[in-house]
Amino acid sequence: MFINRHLTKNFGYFKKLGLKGPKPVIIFGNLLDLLFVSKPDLEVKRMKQFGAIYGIFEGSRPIIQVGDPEIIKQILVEDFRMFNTKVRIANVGHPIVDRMLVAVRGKQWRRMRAAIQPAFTTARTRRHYPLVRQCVDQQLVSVLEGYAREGRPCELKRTFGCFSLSVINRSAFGIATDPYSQPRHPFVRTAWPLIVLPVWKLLALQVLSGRLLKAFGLRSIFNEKTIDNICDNLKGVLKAREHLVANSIDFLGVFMRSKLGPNEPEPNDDIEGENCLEMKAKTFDNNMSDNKKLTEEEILAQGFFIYFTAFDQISNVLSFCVYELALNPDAQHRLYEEIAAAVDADGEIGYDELCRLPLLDAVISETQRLHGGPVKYRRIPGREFPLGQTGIVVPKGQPIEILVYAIHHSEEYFPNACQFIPDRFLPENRRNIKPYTFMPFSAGPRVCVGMAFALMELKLALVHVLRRFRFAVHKDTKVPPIVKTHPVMKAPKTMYLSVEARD
Ligand code: HEM
Repeated sequence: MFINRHLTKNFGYFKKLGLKGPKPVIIFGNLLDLLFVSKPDLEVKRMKQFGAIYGIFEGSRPIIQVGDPEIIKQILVEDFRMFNTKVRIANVGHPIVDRMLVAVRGKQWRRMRAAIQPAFTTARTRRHYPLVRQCVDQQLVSVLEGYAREGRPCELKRTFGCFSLSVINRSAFGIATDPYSQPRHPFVRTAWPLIVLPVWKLLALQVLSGRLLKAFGLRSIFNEKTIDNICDNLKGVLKAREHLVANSIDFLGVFMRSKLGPNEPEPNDDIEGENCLEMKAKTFDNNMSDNKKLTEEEILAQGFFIYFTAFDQISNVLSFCVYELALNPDAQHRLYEEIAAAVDADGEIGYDELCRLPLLDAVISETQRLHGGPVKYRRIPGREFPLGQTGIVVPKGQPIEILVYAIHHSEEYFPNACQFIPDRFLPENRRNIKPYTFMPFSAGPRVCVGMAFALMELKLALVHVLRRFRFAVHKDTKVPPIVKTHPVMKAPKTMYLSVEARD
């Protein structure tokens, strides 16, 4: 009786605030719903049912859910200094996961972001362009040629996963890998187990106390053993390169230089550039912190996060994008025509021209709207926070989640929201999209630091793949696609398509 009262004591919390929400159950709160519906679908369903602001329970912990664009602007931009992010899903900490840029807050975040940002300037992204181009040919086009020649269906997540892994190993750590033929390479075999998260583990992380989790060796949504293996690999690279960091263009080289001292300004490091990728890279004042040094553990944490996110998110977007194009042959044909008209006689395209392909940009945006990465962004106010004009004052420390996936699927902002309609993102229509209803890379000062790099990689891969191959639905293609159980992201499980060479 006493235990029951203790475990349900918070359940009247949202009623007092005047907020609706799904009925919680003892111990699990609203987590059990995830056993029956995928996280993305659950978010869409709940926002339809309870409106743009409501409350849920993770175990007995209340979390406010926000899908109102004005309030989102307030949280992500206007009052961003008042908010901490915290991606920690578990009731326990992890020395590496808690030091990732995406997880830190306050002064620590400012210092670390200032140290990391120089790796992602436009000038650097341009220098990575030829490396990514090479990976497209060696890791993607050649593999797809094999599928087309043999008439076998292509599994997209694996194909694009091998490609995105080869790119990030090269661009982040200066390591050339061939994930298809070297599955046992230390920088290849560690990627796949990292993203496997069984439902029991997800529930345990959120329901068990920190003490119990430590006792069972559970500390993160990532596979703990694999985090150790990746960090051991990275330590090896750091050691081998101790005296060789001066000229390397890879991300690790920049992070290592920041360990030695403040980052020197780089020639042509125009954060505020003119073209579209550059505009998207424009975030905030790079010189906001004088002390830009990173500790070795912080370098490892950034290396780990970038390895994971660039491998997983890029391959997810590419898989969903090609999947949607196979389901929508008209859009695929129009995009092919746009690409064919833009490439030169050798089939090549420069960085600036790549940015000027409106349909390509629109297809990526629409894919991200329909299937985009993180389902919600979590923020925690460092002091009391008035929630827009609602009259609700959120107490200090009360987590708030921004319902990005649910907004992307709202009929109010995106008519026929479940359909793939790239034209809504064409330049002439884009102005109809209400600010803060489309945020696949988040928004405000904590916008994804790798956004320009990610867009360059996505576009370059799509141009050369779609120029050479036609994708179509196969008998093994599942519609709608089967997605993984994941607490943070929407990710495809397996996705088969047939692929045919164009010439
Ligand atoms: C399609 C690919 C990608 C998507 C959709 C994406 C999306 C995001 C989102 C939504 C956030 C903010 C999360 C939050 O505030 O809770 C974020 C942060 C971040 N992303 Fe990305 N990302 C992508 C690729 C990349 C790549 C390729 C890199 C690096 C190579 C990268 C590095 C980062 C970092 C370091 C942060 C933390 C920023 C901060 O907190 O200041 N991302 N990303």
